[in-house]
Amino acid sequence: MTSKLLKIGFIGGGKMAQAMAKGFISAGLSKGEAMIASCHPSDLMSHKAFKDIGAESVFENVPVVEKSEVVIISTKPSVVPIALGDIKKAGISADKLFLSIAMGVTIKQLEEFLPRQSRVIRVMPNLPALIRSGASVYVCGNKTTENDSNITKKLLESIGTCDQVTESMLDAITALSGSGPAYIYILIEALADGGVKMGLPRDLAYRLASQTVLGASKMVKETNTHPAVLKDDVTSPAGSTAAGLHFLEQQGFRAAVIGAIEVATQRCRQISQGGIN
Ligand SMILES: NC(=O)C1=CN([C@@H]2O[C@H](COP(=O)(O)OP(=O)(O)OC[C@H]3O[C@@H](n4cnc5c(N)ncnc54)[C@H](O)[C@@H]3O)[C@@H](O)[C@H]2O)C=CC1
Ligand SMILES: O=C(O)[C@@H]1CCC=N1
Repeated sequence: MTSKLLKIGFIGGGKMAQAMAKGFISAGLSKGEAMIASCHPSDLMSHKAFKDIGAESVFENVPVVEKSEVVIISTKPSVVPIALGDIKKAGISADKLFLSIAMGVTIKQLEEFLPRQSRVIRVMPNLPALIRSGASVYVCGNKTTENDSNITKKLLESIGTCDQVTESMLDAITALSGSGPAYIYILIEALADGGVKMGLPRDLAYRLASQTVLGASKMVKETNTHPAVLKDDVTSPAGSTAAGLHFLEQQGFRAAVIGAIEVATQRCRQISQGGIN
């Protein structure tokens, strides 16, 4: 990548597009003025969000492709064929790098929706990209170059971790790290609700719950110790943690989390295999 600002376009300027755009800006990799996003005309919130960061915000998809070097496809899966249909119909030069973050939409499907010369990479980011703490993966399509892969890696590494994977892993990854923040937000909410039930003030309960998740997560990453060993370190003989863990096991906590990943993966597969709706 050259030192000049990369022109980044977003087809679909919703929650995840905004998180990535703000992450790229805070990483110093781009600026609002080098970005353009399209939204549905009814989506004035997203329209305003891109304007607020100094980007161009439009209600058509063709200018996004025309004005960008890298185009991020960030609509709902069911909207992808419609939005990319706009580009194909316009007959414009789409000799660009397209990064699709759409859940379940395969490289083969994307290549069919786009003009023939387009190069496609599938990416699965997650929402903490906003604060450059995301977990992203990417899969290169057949038409992409080494430079395309390098640009993608540089973009994704600027907003968190980045791994290159195979497309067969993407549905499970979407279920784990793509959706994962939502499960953790529920966990934080539930931890805090438990604290409040036992008499803690709400703000303290949220502060303790979120810091506990952050600290526990950092220990797994930074000590390189198996989570089961760390769990044992917390669990004193005849103590409170053992009592809490027993209750969680009785309620099927692990099974519920494992099952969530399984059904979320299946939902992605419905999109990949059974058509997009
Ligand atoms: N929200 C998340 O944490 C993550 C989302 N994703 C993927 O990102 C994509 C978008 O998800 P969200 O941002 O959550 O949804 P969202 O609903 O916030 O954003 C969708 C955007 O598409 C726009 N849109 C609708 N019709 C359009 C059209 N015809 N042309 C152009 N834009 C159009 C809407 O105005 C909206 O800005 C999905 O495919 C999802 O699978 C991937 C990883 C994480
Ligand atoms: O819920 C969804 O469909 C998207 C994919 C991963 C996170 N959000």
